[in-house]
Amino acid sequence: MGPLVRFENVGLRYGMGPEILRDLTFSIEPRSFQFLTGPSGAGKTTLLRLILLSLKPTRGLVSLFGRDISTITGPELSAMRRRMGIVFQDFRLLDHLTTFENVALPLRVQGKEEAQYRAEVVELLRWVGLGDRMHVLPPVLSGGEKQRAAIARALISRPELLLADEPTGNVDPALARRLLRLFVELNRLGTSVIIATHDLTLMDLVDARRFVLGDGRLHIFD
Ligand SMILES: Nc1ncnc2c1ncn2[C@@H]1O[C@H](COP(=O)(O)OP(=O)(O)OP(=O)(O)O)[C@@H](O)[C@H]1O
Repeated sequence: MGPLVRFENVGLRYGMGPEILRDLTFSIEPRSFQFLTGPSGAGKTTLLRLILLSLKPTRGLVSLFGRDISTITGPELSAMRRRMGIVFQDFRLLDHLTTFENVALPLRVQGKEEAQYRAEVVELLRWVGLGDRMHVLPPVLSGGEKQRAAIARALISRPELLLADEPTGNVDPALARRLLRLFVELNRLGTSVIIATHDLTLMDLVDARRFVLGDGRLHIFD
């Protein structure tokens, strides 16, 4: 199997603005683990948006799951997104669904019945410390609780590729380490993981590749 993600000489600018990312060339292999770091404004979120196909590159080639993304259609794009788990910086929980329903959503979308997944969702919610918050709506959750719900939702379907934008930005260091263990365990089960973070102590806990963005360029440290 080839790489899950392949960038060749990719550049990105917003509108008529300066080039935010320049000449990015890299691959994300199946079952790999990498951190993405760099100063605020360096383009970490922009790079994640290119991978999840919410932005098109201004130049260069992006392939996802072996397909050149400039040739794919709308339905194919939706199918590709279902192969990814995404933890957004602003969580993007659905406010009219309970925490349990938010986390179960990717499984429902796959056509599974609640009886099949209920125990699994409850177990993951307990693991992230939301066992007693399952039946409330996101607007009453704290920032850290929302973040944990967003992480649980991204992990529950064991996607092939997991993208997480500052997934531990709203929790204390002990909880951050616990959440990192979840990502490591998911990776052990076969998911490729990309975690954007500023947190050096967190990165030091895992022996993983580091992608460092600066001045529009990407430097990779194996
Ligand atoms: N929609 C947009 N339109 C115009 N410029 C944008 C847009 N989104 C981001 N930018 C600019 O692109 C640059 C990179 O932003 P990005 O959010 O990717 O950085 P980041 O590394 O994720 O930052 P942070 O660590 O602060 O989240 C910044 O200069 C930002 O102002």
